[in-house]
Amino acid sequence: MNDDNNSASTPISVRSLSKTFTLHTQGGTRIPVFADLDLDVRRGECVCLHGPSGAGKSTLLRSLYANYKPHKGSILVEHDDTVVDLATAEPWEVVEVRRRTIGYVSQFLRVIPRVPTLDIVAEPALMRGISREDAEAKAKALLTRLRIPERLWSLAPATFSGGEQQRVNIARGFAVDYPILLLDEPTASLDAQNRHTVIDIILEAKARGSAIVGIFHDQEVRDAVSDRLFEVLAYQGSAA
Ligand SMILES: Nc1ncnc2c1ncn2[C@@H]1O[C@H](COP(=O)(O)OP(=O)(O)OP(=O)(O)O)[C@@H](O)[C@H]1O
Repeated sequence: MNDDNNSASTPISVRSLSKTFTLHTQGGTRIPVFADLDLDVRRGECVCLHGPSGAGKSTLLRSLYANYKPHKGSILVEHDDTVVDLATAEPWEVVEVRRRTIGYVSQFLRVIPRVPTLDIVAEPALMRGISREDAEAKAKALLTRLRIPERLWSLAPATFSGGEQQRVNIARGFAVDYPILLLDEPTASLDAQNRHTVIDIILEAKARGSAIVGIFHDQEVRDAVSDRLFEVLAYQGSAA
């Protein structure tokens, strides 16, 4: 996908990004996680975050979704016709970027009590202004593809199995064709058949031009979807 037409477009561009956690409840202890990271992800490209446990892969992914605020650097995101720096964006800008530009699939579904599965999956499309009919049609297609039986669609997923909840989460994450997708181990609890379906769904998003950053511990998934690895190395300097 990295042809000349696409190479001009870099939906996400990270510069000199540094993150240190400060534990205010534990004497202000500082935990430096990463420093001075640069990362560009192009349209149709999938970058796999790689590195040892504790290196900071999840922290980087969450920073890219503006869940964590970096203490230095920038996260430049193409949003509509503008560029937004998520490292310094106002909360309302973050909400807008998440509504239209960046999708995030976490490992675990955040279960909302009493909300039926179909509504959970259709919600991102409705929030984007898509009609209820179209949003539900897309949600049903994804749930069917991910083998969530129709009898479960009207139920809240609190009682679903781990793998069922993860598939509902994936359906929700792909219900909108986001230009940027962040995927945190989307296949961790899935059997082989569903893993292959998720690989196909990720490849289709790439073919549409989505720029994807993900953590894929499963080697089969990593090999199938990643264009390159981005090494996240544990911070080597001092905590000062
Ligand atoms: N909310 C937090 N507050 C304080 N420290 C944190 C927080 N989240 C992560 N850390 C610390 O940051 C470091 C990186 O954690 P992170 O979860 O990003 O690593 P990872 O590379 O994703 O690891 P794994 O592969 O085991 O999931 C760890 O030392 C962790 O203890």
